[in-house]
Amino acid sequence: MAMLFDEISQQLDFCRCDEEGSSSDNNSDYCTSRIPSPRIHSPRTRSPRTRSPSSACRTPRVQRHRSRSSTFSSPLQRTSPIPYAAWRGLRLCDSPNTPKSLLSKSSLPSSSIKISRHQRSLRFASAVNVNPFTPDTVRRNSKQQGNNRSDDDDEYGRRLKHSLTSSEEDDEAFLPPKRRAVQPLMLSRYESEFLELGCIGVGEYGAVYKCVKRLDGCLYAIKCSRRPLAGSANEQLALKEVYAHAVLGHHPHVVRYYSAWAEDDHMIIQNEYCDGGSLNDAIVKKEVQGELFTEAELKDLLLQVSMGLKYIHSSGLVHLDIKPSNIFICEHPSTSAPGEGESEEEDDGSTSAGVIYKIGDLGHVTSSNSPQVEEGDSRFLASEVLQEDYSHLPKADIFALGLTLLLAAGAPPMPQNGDQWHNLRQGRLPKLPQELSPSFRGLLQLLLDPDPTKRPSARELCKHTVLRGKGTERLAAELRRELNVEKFRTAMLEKELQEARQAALSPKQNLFPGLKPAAKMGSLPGTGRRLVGRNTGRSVSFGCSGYGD
Ligand SMILES: Nc1ncnc2c1ncn2[C@@H]1O[C@H](COP(=O)(O)OP(=O)(O)OP(=O)(O)O)[C@@H](O)[C@H]1O
Ligand SMILES: [Mg+2]
Repeated sequence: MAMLFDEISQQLDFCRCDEEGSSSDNNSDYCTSRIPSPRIHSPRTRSPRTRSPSSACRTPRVQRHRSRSSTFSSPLQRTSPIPYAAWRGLRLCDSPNTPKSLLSKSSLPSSSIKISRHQRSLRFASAVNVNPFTPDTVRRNSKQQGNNRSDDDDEYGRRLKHSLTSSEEDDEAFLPPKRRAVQPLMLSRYESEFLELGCIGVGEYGAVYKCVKRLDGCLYAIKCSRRPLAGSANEQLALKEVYAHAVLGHHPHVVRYYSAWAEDDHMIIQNEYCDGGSLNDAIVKKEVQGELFTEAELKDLLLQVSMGLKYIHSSGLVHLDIKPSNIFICEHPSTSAPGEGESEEEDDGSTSAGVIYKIGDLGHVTSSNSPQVEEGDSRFLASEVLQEDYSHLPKADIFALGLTLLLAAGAPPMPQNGDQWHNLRQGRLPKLPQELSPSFRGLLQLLLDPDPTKRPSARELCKHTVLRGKGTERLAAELRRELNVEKFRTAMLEKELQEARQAALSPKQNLFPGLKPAAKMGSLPGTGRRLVGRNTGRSVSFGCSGYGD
């Protein structure tokens, strides 16, 4: 186990953040030299109160992670624990202790280390399984057959291979060339259950790692908080996120939560991995490529996020930190852990491009009825929230969504304060580099209405005619289906009618001499009417005496 630990530690460069993380719009200086952050300063550290000194223009009160110099490390980097009751309470699964025998062995010089059977079995326990059912594996296998592996696949495979230890020959590979005296070894849940593949993002809260779960072989995004200070906003945010996820359950447009635990005083949250990164990443990418989201794509984005918001709002909660870096994209929903990408739900965003948008980062979620508001990013903050008017909190999410849409449509970066900040909150939209249809532009304008009551609700947005082009098609399809059912029913009734005619003809034929069968049926209002077009009693009415009119 010790060797595996060393091996993993060697493989993983925790100081390295890969490309995906580099475009996070809110990167802290956690990886100062490691992450080419486009924005160094946290928007939360700035106040929009530069234009007017009036009480209506207040500074956002909660500024997450002011102490940006505070260090944050991968959970694999051991640090001395600071015990807090709140965190202990969340310890869902304690880190298993390393067996004494293993510890004592591990303190031997490297040259004398022999892997015992016991150690080997532990190593086996912490190997990574390859889930044969994930489409990703299927894809990988077929690529392998076609000898057409990408660099990504190679990297992924290399890491998996290194962690899949079963034969004695492989043991040598796990011995570093020169082993220092083995450090005290404590197997954490993070270490034992996951193999870290890389850092995919750094935010105010902490860092997010792409990991594969050893047991199920699926990918997850593991969010690790910075070291919290007791009673700090950090701690509250971490707790809030877990509470919110737990209450919300599953929805196709909300990042799925799997588990959370506290480890070495870091809160660790295991979430669904979204392979398309954040919307902010997508916006930056488009910008670099000189492209823009088309109006159809923007509508799709608005509709999908509205569906997620509708779900959150209908659960009596509000998000309060809607922004591009908190909206995640699943390009191939089924390549990661079983997500919620293909729900049959009425609201499911079956999208043209197959991209699914999901609301994530629930650190600011609060109840809409008894809110405990911790303002989110000031760039996306509705002015009524700044004025501590919490009577229409869901509409603050709608406002933030409106600004998010503007950014996706190519608007310049959102101001943190100053005239432009106030202009936006007075309904003056910035100039966009693309022409939008008047109806869609009108809808965006409505999302940003200074009066929260005039902004549409998420529920209304989900049904909005400007967004529901496809919804209309769906309605037509539904109507067609119903029509077919009715046609089938009619056919069945006609058949029954035929049978009824024949039955009526045979025993009582003589009762109506000279009349054609059809005329006979028509002249029998009791039987005829009940048989045609009346479902109730249809099967028992015919021939039952005393059941007629
Ligand atoms: N489930 C996920 N799948 C893929 N990438 C993710 C996921 N969660 C987070 N990330 C990446 O990590 C970054 C930071 O994540 P997150 O928003 O959860 O943390 P944060 O610390 O609250 O950030 P911020 O303060 O900027 O909102 C995201 O911008 C994104 O690039
Ligand atoms: Mg975030």
